[in-house]
Amino acid sequence: MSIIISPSLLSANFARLEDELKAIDQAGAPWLHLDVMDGLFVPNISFGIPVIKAIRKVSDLFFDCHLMIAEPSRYLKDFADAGADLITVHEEASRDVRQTLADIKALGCKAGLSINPETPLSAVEPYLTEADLILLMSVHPGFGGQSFIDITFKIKELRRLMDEAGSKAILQVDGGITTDNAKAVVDAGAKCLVAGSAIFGKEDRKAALEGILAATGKEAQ
Ligand SMILES: O=C(CO)[C@@H](O)[C@H](O)COP(=O)(O)O
Ligand SMILES: [Fe+2]
Repeated sequence: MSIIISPSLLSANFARLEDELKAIDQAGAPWLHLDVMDGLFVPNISFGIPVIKAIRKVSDLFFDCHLMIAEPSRYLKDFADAGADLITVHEEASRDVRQTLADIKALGCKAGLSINPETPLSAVEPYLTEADLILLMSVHPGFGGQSFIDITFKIKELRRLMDEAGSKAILQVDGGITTDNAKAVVDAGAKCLVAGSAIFGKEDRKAALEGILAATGKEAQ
């Protein structure tokens, strides 16, 4: 199975976003993870629609938008218009998950569903065949650079549930990914790894990305 690394822009140098995007592109990453925070669902505010719209003009990367915002259904069209390719919403933040996933797809985007480390898998189980991606958080959402919470068992269990349901969704894991834990996370069943500080926190972004991929022992998609 090939692996997707999705570098999280949250840990990039915001004063040099275009250069950062080029570095990620040259490093061979196909995706860019965009963490949107509203200061309500999570205790932090990051960036939003105008920034995504601006960087869309200078990047062809697949925009993997992770919305950590309360009731994301209010802004789906804005994110789609700004250039999102994938919109992932939190189960904990959405009143009507099924409708929200359907609305994202109707806008022409891939639809993702995420849960926090303490949220049980039963929260995503009803949507395994409707979502294009299931995101398991391995840190409490809100900040980059936190330590990985060992959710290996949860990843394995989700993989089993997805296979059982015939789900073709991408299993993504986000938070605290490093060369030390990337293999365990992939071996447990993850297909896509988000990495922020482990890539943008290093001088050589390409070497950092390749190091994470090499640690998994898998090919890049
Ligand atoms: O969604 C989040 C945090 O809420 C993540 O996407 C982080 O931005 C990943 O950063 P690292 O943990 O890899 O530094
Ligand atoms: Fe994220």
